[in-house]
This record gives sequence, structure tokens and C-alpha cells, in this order.
Amino acid sequence: MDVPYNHQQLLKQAFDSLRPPLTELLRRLNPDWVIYDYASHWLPAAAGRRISCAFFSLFTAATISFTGAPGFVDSRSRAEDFTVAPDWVPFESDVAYRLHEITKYVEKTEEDSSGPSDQIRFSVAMEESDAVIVRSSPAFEPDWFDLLDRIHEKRIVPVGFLPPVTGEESDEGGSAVWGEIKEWLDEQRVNSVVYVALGTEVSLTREEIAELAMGLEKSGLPFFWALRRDAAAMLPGGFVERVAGRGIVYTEWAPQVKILSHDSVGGFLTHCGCNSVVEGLAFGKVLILLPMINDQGLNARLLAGKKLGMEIPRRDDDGSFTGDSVAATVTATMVEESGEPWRSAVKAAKETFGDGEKNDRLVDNLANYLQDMKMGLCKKTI
Ligand SMILES: O=c1ccn([C@@H]2O[C@H](COP(=O)(O)OP(=O)(O)O[C@H]3O[C@H](CO)[C@@H](O)[C@H](O)[C@H]3O)[C@@H](O)[C@H]2O)c(=O)[nH]1
Repeated sequence: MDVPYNHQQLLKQAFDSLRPPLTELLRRLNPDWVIYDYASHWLPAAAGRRISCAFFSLFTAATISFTGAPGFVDSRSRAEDFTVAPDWVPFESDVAYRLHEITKYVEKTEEDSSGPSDQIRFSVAMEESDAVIVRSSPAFEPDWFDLLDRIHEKRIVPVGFLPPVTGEESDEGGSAVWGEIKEWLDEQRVNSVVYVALGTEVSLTREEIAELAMGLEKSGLPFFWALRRDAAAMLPGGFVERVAGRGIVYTEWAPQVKILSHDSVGGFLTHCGCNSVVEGLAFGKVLILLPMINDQGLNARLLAGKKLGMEIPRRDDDGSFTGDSVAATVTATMVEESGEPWRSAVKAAKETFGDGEKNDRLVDNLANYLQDMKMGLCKKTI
């Protein structure tokens, strides 16, 4: 969290230096399977042919489908090409980037200091795997799972949402910190508080922070805003004092899961990172969508299409938004009658995202699959 986004490639560079010791470890342990993330795209090569490799996608089935499909020529090169569904998507779909979300990636000129770009890491990690495990569920995105099955010649195994745990099972959020936050939340009305948090990688500009602050102030609703200290330093003068009592700006690592599990929280203004989305929906909170980087725009479209969240309107070219549009989206989703379909949709989705037993069944399926196919039997030869 403390590594600025523009220095993140250094983490990958450091990570790559694990290749020799990991290769040695794998040779010694000789496991049946290795499960890996996209950054270690070299793991299948390190594992060799005797160990099976499963790429674990933290991204949705829709995002993986949007990213590419073997057997289809990907002729996309301009930013505009990524603002529509790609050729291999056979059904109507809004899942695509907005111009402002993709331009910075397409026009990127600086080299990746770690060597391979994230895109290359991702596609090699997918291609070289024997199976792809997806942290999602066909109950949420049936069309996208069907499509993945059709376009990839390897097993695609949904593992469910791995919903968050609270209470004694969770050690998150030291008790003193949580005690104070809980005390404040206990004083608020049920479903009245907006929890605002933009994950671990997003950096807002001064203007974006000011508009967001103005919108929250104008909404008149109680809010709890987890904002890194460096970003909080850019808040407009007098804001914290004006909202005192009604709004909290919290500059430490927030116990997000515990906060979202509290009954006073009704909505979650989120950047649409996959973990936050699961955490919010597992507790039935309506989402207010402010995607900023990576897959977040695609997640926002997928969620908005299912009325699980409402996007804060922004200019297509530069992504700017106003405090008024923040306030209007927050109040619509949280309290106005027009937001009722969104509030009902998240209640209905709570089971899919949060039900432990339902999700555990998918984990069991995965475990059975790994057992059945162990010892390299699933190496695809087609
Ligand atoms: O003060 C904080 C801040 C964050 N969190 C937790 O940190 C996680 C953040 O995860 P996520 O919501 O996925 O955000 P990012 O870490 O910013 O997401 C990165 O990783 C995701 C996939 O894992 C992608 O979907 C995003 O685009 C990418 O930016 C969540 O579990 C939060 O509960 C806290 O508990 N307290």
C-alpha cells in the first residue's frame, strides 16, 4: 500500500528474483499442483512438465474474456477499440472501457522497469496454465463463464467469491481501533452511512479529492471515508471541521470488512477493486461506483448492468466528475425512491456473494478437480 502506483513495477522486479529459489523449492517438494497469480508468469516454466499449474484469476470471467481469446486475432490498438466489446463476445455487452480509462494504458510510453508489461505477464500466465481458477461464480456471470469455456481449450474452474469472514474467525482490525469505529457506527441509523474507500492502489488528484469531498458534504448523509494520509492532506480547507460529527476521514488502515458488516452502513462508494466488490455485496451494501484504474472500469460496467451499483457520471474524455454528480448518485442509491431497484438487487445478490456454504461448494469442486487431475494428468495435449 505504501508503494506509489508508479513504482509498482519494482515490486514485480523483486518478485521475479524469486524465480531461482522457487524453482529449487518446487524440485524438492515436487507438489501435484502450483497455483499462481499473474505476476509470476514464469512459474509454469519453472514447474516443468511434472507439476500441474493453475492460474488463479482474481479478475472476473468478464474481464478475462475481454482481455483476449486464443484463436481470435486481437486487432485492437487504439484506445477507441477498447470502448466496445471485442469481436469474440457473441452477446450484447456493455463491458468495455470508457475512453478516459483506457487512454493512459494505450498511450503509455515509459518502459516497464521489471521487463515484461502486466499485459504480457497476464497473457503468458493464462496461456501456460493447465487450468484457470476464477474467483467468481457462474451464478453471477453465466454468459461470461460459458464464453470462457468455449474460447479456452483448458478447464475454467470457478472457485466462488471466497466471502469475507467476520467475528472470531477474523483477526482483522485490532479490537481498540474497531471498538472506537463501532461506537460511532452504533450511533448512526440503520443503512444510513456511506462507507468510502478506494482500495490500495488508486491515487486521486487534488481536484478529484475536492469534488468527492464536496459531494459527500452535499449529500447530507453520514459517511466514513478511508483515505490515505497523503491524500487527506489535499482535502479542501475547513472540510473536516464542517462535516465533524457526521463524517469521519480515517487515515489509517481501516478494518473494512468489519465496517461493511455493520448494519448502519447502507452503501459503499468504491473504486470497484474485486475484493471490495465482493466484501460490499457479501454484506448487501449498495455500491456507488467510481472506477479508476486496471480492471475497475470493466467491473463497474458489469455491476451497473446488473443494478448492483450506480456509476458516478464522468466526462468520457478526461474522466472528470463533479461534487454535484457525486451527491446525486450517493443520495439516489442510498435514500431516493429512484434507487429502490438497486437496493433490492443488492439484497438479492447477498446470498450469491456472501453465503459461506454456497461458496464453499465451489471450493470443494475445485479441490475435487485438483485431486482428480493430480500428478500432471491434466496436462492438455490438445
Ligand atoms: O484501509 C483499508 C484499505 C483496504 N483494505 C482491504 O484491502 C483490500 C483491497 O482490495 P481491492 O478492493 O481489490 O482493491 P485494490 O487492492 O486496490 O485492487 C487491486 O487488485 C484487485 C484484484 O485483486 C483489482 O480488481 C484492482 O483493480 C486492483 O487495483 C480489501 O480487501 C479491503 O478490505 C482494508 O482492509 N483497509
